Amino acid sequence: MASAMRVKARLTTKTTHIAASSVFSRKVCLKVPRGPGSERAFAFNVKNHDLVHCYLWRSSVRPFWSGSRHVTTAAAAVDLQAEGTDERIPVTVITGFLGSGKTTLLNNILTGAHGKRIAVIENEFGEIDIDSELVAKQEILEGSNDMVTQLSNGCLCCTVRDDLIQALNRLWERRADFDHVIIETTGLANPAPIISSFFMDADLPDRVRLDGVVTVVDAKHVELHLNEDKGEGIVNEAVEQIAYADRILLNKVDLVSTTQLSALESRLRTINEMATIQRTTRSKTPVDFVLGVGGFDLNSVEKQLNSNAGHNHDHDHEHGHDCSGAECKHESHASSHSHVHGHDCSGADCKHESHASSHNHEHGHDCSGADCKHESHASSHSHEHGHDCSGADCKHESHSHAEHSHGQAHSHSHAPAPSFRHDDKVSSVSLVLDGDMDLDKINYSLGFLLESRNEDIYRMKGILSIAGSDFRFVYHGVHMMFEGLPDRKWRPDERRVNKMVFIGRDLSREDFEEAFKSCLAPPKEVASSQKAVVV
Ligand SMILES: Nc1nc2c(ncn2[C@@H]2O[C@H](COP(=O)(O)OP(=O)(O)OP(=O)(O)O)[C@@H](O)[C@H]2O)c(=O)[nH]1
Repeated sequence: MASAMRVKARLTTKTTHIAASSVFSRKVCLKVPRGPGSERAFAFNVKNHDLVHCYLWRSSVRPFWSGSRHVTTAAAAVDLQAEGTDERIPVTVITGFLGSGKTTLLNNILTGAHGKRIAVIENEFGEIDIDSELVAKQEILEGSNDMVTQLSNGCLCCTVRDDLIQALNRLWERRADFDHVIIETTGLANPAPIISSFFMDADLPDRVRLDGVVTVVDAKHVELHLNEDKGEGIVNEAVEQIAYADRILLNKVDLVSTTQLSALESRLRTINEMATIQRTTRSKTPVDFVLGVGGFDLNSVEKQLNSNAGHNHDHDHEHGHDCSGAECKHESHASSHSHVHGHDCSGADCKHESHASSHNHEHGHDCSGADCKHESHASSHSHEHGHDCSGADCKHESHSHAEHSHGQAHSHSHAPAPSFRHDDKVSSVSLVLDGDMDLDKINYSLGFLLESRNEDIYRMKGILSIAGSDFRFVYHGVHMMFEGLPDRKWRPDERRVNKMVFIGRDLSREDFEEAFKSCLAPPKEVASSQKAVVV
């Protein structure tokens, strides 16, 4: 039984792709006793040095069904992508709550001058096909190859996954007629089963590739939806839609204040720090922001870690633009600039350069407690706070700044403070760990995570430095689907560092940090001949 429990995650020189679903031939059931001692349930399963990993997830493990299988086709496709010969059809999923602006976005894309031929799969809840009536391209490109396929069998997330697979397979037969597929989901859809569909079908992974999940957020009303309590252990769809996103359009910005936007961005960032956020009105965005995202490509992992999560390690600020390349000329990079902070720097050790400069910025960090040591509060500048200080008991030290008179040009007002509850069950955890991972330990820990927390881990991405390997190991995962491969050699002057981001439910940063720190191989002994001699 012990060996059967192990997920076949191997950090070898070959691509490994793991998936779990009802199609598995092998199922195992692990019953985990609740209460004190539950951590021991796994003790039979591990060797001594692995016990720490069992211990770490004890707080939220529960009985589950699971299994694993190898999928080699998708692995091969990764290499094709790398060579630029991937002929699979890219598919974008547009999601977002009711009325957030999904159809508006779709129409913008369909009427935009980008030259792409687009097929659309509409999923409308109920029998009346409302949205396909609204899709402008149907009339605009009469006689063209653009297509709309209607899924009318109810909610995509629960009952028509087979319909989606069939629709995609049907579209594949006509692949010469278009370049890209867009799926517009119902406003009530949880994107997870839609995403899973891409990996579970026997043929689909060879034919289509999920390019990205684009979530449209109604800046005016999203707070209501995010705060909706669906009952014990149930995450509401609005949160799920944000958690799975590669791109977030923070739409309807014309209806809210800048202060509210900053606070909202901060909250979105807490849920999903991998997604790139862009503020929009009427869902207007460059088509490149939403199509060709590569959100599920191993080749894009580094870019995404660097553009968002990588930033978060030190300062996690929200540019709303993709600036992973050195050539980014976004004005915010200038020393005196205005930008939006979403970083959590409540500790005194935050070294974000912005704190040293004198400039206007918007804070989105959570420093409502009296113990916030964000050094920016000591500087002389005007800024907008997004922290929740609507209560009379707010002890934010900025309120006592001598130079911080409320007559200044900042919106540090108590009046319209959004009543966000920063207790979202779904959050992001990012780790940056220097050094090399011990292959067996990291293999075991990731495997254990996939096995024991697969329901809770919505998405994860990372780059690992494996002891004894000259190659970086790049991976990403969605629930039990895990895909990884060695991508390129570490450069001689490159800092060997492990970057990992997890988005999911009930994630404890401390647990993750402890778990993956414990996977680090001991630093190499410096040979005595190489030791510096001090004279
Ligand atoms: N004020 C304002 N209204 C907007 C904006 N974007 C969209 N709308 C309006 O919001 C309404 C809903 O937009 P849709 O694009 O239909 O939203 P949806 O997400 O497709 O809606 P459902 O299909 O019902 O889930 C429409 O009346 C739009 O014109 C915006 O940025 N600002």
